Amino acid sequence: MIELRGVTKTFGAKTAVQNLSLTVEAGELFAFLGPNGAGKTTTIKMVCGLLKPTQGTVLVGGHPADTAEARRLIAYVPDSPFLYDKLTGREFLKFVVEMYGIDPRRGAEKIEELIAIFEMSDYVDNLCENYSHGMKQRVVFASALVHDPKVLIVDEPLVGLDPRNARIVKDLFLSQARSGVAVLMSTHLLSIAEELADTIGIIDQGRLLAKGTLAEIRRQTAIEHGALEDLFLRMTGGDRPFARALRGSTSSALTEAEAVEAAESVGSQ
Ligand SMILES: Nc1ncnc2c1ncn2[C@@H]1O[C@H](COP(=O)(O)OP(=O)(O)OP(=O)(O)O)[C@@H](O)[C@H]1O
Repeated sequence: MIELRGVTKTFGAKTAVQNLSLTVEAGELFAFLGPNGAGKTTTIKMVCGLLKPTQGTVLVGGHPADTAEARRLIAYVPDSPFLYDKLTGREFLKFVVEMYGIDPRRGAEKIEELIAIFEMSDYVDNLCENYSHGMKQRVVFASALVHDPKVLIVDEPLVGLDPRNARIVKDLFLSQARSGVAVLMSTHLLSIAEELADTIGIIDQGRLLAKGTLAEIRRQTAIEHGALEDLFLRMTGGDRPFARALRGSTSSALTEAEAVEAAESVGSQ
């Protein structure tokens, strides 16, 4: 459903994303994990058609990401989403329904469905300017789903959410994936990636260091034990011997020889 082929994005002399290839299938929940400045948001913006790759191809549902056909399939929730302060949550949802040209009756049913799913009935008729961060996020997620997207793209979805709101959002990702939506999320929260993702991609300095299920990443990196956090920190933290070993390679994922080299470098820390 989402396909990146050899994608590079530069800003002047800065390479934000380098030769990135990956796919996210329908029904798959893919978590992009990386430290600050790794290239996650840049990648997500290319998938949403908001940035053009310097090199390579990004396809959504087989369409180039910057086309109307691709956009119709996508729901995008950015890390700092926008709501109109002077509209109520319900008015905002109606506005989005109209923007997508959804039949008003179908739209009204959908809004009621989403108000129930996101438990918004207590506050959805108050002005958005009075909402807490968690309340705003629920309206934003609801607005992203009014057109029944096939691809859900979310940048840092759980930042600042309390446990109840985080649970609602996590359940949403799982139910969307189960119903066949391709979900791509970026996160710093390793526990979230570990809990939710079918596939994890670890990115640092614009390069994909490892990709797969947690078990596959362990195999690729020849590290059998420990939580994802340990793997992640070893790959991207400190003096970065692991990342350095990998960056010596031209491939975007690990070969067996690289895995052994990287594991030795971790062992020597
Ligand atoms: N418009 C831009 N102009 C110049 N450099 C940029 C631009 N956008 C991103 N960058 C740089 O590209 C790199 C990757 O940034 P990006 O925002 O994609 O990282 P990220 O993984 O999302 O980080 P964070 O977790 O901090 O949000 C960073 O070094 C950033 O400074």
